[in-house]
Amino acid sequence: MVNKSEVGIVLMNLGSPDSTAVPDVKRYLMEFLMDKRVIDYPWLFRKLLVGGVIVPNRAPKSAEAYQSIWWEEGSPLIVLTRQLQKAVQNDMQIPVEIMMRYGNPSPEAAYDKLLADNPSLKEVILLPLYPHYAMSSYETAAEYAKEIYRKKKYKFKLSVIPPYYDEPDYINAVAESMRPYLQEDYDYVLFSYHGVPVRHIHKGDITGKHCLKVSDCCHVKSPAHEFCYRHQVTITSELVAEKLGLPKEKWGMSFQSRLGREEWLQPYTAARFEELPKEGKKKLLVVCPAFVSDCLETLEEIAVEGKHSFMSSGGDSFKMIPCLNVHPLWVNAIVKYCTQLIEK
Ligand SMILES: C=CC1=C(C)c2cc3[nH]c(cc4nc(cc5[nH]c(cc1n2)c(C)c5CCC(=O)O)C(CCC(=O)O)=C4C)c(C)c3C=C
Ligand SMILES: [Fe+2]
Ligand SMILES: [Fe+2]
Repeated sequence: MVNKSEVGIVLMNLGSPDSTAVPDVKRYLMEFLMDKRVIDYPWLFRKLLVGGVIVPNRAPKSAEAYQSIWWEEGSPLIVLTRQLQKAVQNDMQIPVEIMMRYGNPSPEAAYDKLLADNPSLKEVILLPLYPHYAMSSYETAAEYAKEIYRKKKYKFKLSVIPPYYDEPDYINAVAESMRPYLQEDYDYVLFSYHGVPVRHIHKGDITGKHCLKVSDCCHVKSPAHEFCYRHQVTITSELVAEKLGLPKEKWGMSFQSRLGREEWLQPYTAARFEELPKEGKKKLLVVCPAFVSDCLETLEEIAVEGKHSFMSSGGDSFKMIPCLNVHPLWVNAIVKYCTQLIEK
């Protein structure tokens, strides 16, 4: 067990462009999409596809989308991660920094800042701000943070908090953040998660024969679940629904933000927004528990585009429940996860 005064914490999120200018968005998208855990094709093909097709086409549209949600202080994702940093630091009374998988602040900047503030630093606890394991989210973040740690030969110990998709405090925070919205009249709650290609689910199946191969695979016990995004988001949804007493017919899951032509996890959120009103579910609540901070994918894709699609397909009301952001129960959960590691 280390002394609390020798510990630092880093909260790691995905990252955003430095500004909404097209060259900054291009640089960010290049770094993001050239990540071999995000677009996992051979390097040369990835380079031609990303640099030659995806980024030139996507960057101007993406920049426009970022402009529509940008705050005076900067990217919502970064601003909200900083607010969370302050809340955790106030509560724990130990230094907390933030780092991003892509863009700024980098892992090196965060480690160096912790060391500058506390030269006798012995241990850093890293909390990836992803409750679920996916090669393209939790895994790439944790591996990158470890890679920089090794490359720069830092002397402190680095401990990484595992995915917390079924941890009671995270589940409770999500459920309680939703509860006030359930007091209003609603027909249906949609749990919308960032999608991933189906191929990634097969690739991550350590048994090679479970995921999407066994009937009802997410509910059949398997070691594959430790690395299965589909299993983990299913469990989060079920635990939250149970905690809130949501009847089966009042909620469902879907997957958003598909990129490219490959098959991604289904059902697609965009399709559900068009179908739900026709199924008589006209008053909709949407929650996005894979994102702990509001970002482009919630503030624009869901709250603006999604709302427009749902309402113009016959919906009566549409409400997006904010991410956990700096919800006190979420801050408490983080404090608890970090304290448990310090006391080990
Ligand atoms: C749950 C976390 C996330 C997973 C899993 C994930 C997979 C994934 N993402 C892309 C491509 C893009 N995602 C983009 C934005 C974005 N993605 C996440 C989280 C996950 N992505 C967040 C939090 C954000 C928002 C960042 C922000 O600044 O607010 C983008 C950029 C924006 C855009 O142009 O749409 C891309 C591109 C892939 C291909 C993928 C899995 C393979
Ligand atoms: Fe993404
Ligand atoms: Fe699975």
